[in-house]
Amino acid sequence: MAFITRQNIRSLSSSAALRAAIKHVTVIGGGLMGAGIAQVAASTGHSVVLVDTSEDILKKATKGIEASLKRVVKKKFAEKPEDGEAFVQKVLKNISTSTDAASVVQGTDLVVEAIVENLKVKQDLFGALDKAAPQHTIFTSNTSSLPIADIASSTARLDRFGGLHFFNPVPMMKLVEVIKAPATSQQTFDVLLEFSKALGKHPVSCKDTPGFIVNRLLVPYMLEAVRLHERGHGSKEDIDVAMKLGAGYPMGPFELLDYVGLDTSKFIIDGWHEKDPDNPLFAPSPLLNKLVAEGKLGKKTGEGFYKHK
Ligand SMILES: CCCCCCC[C@H](O)CC(=O)SCCNC(=O)CCNC(=O)[C@H](O)C(C)(C)COP(=O)([O-])OP(=O)([O-])OC[C@H]1O[C@@H](n2cnc3c(N)ncnc32)[C@H](O)[C@@H]1OP(=O)([O-])[O-]
Ligand SMILES: NC(=O)c1ccc[n+]([C@@H]2O[C@H](COP(=O)([O-])OP(=O)(O)OC[C@H]3O[C@@H](n4cnc5c(N)ncnc54)[C@H](O)[C@@H]3O)[C@@H](O)[C@H]2O)c1
Repeated sequence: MAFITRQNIRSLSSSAALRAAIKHVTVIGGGLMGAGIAQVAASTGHSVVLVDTSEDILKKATKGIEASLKRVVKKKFAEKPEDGEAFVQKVLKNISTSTDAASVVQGTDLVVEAIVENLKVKQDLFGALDKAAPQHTIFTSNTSSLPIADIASSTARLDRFGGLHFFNPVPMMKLVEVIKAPATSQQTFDVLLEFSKALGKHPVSCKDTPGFIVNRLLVPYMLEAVRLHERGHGSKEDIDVAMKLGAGYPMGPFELLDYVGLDTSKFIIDGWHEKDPDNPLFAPSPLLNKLVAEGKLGKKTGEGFYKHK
């Protein structure tokens, strides 16, 4: 049992206060990532509004969340399936949906943005939200590759703007990269660390540098795999098996590219190539570009490097 001292009473109450700061969460973008973030926030007792551009997308997102919750409870409540079903219903009740971001942020403590990986689109969104959200609301982006400071520059709340980079699939992946941009206040950063813990995740602190930690290492590796295949030095199947059995990765690089989405992968590579055109690590891949041009975006469209049922 922990020995209670004045000091740890103080730190307990301050971490409780930081946690209490976030009750209502608005997740913008109901795609792969936004749906997962909404699910996890709702599962940990937060009241969540999920926003996207159409009711159809939101219906699909809600169906996906329900299916994912059922997979979670199948394991978690294996002994008592009826408790599992009650949990699913309780979590779904914590989530509402909207196509009007500006009106729903009026009652929110935290915005987590997970829309398309495009700086201008993200800036336009946050510029509009900045006028509608209360002063205390913290804004965050789940961007994979864009500087948080650039996204935040369309707002007047630089101290209340940080990064929360989740990993796909959000319900399974334990890591959250919490990004402190130069103007992010220590209090905002502390609230975001505590929020990540409240979600049951393991946060790591990151500077606002390209790709933070994981993607700065992962993107060059995945691109090297594609180049190795483009040179004819290995089939995608063999490369995937090699990295799973030889390096212990749960998915090979081509499986993971299909899982992440080839459109998102291309946005990341093109953005970094534009900023650093002489860096061979970020050189575009003709094969990836061809697949994206053909609309083969990976698992989400049924075909990418592989065909998916
Ligand atoms: C070139 C540029 C590219 C850069 C990309 C950067 C992108 C980004 O910024 C960063 C990332 O996210 S990087 C990406 C980072 N991500 C990675 O690196 C991911 C690497 N992959 C993995 O860690 C594992 O393969 C998985 C955990 C995905 C699946 O586990 P598995 O053992 O291989 O196989 P399984 O049999 O399928 O599933 C087993 C069980 O897991 C559970 N479950 C799974 N999905 C679920 C969901 N959505 N909901 C709920 N539950 C889910 C479920 O219980 C299921 O059992 P069921 O009986 O079937 O229901
Ligand atoms: N796919 C991944 O593995 C992954 C992992 C970590 C981070 N990310 C980042 O998360 C973000 C979202 O990626 P994703 O894979 O979920 O993309 P996605 O294409 O699956 O979903 C994006 C969603 O945003 C919606 N959207 C676009 N513009 C909008 C707007 N102005 N307002 C409201 N909704 C809007 C789209 O309709 C779509 O449903 C990107 O910044 C991406 O880089 C992706």
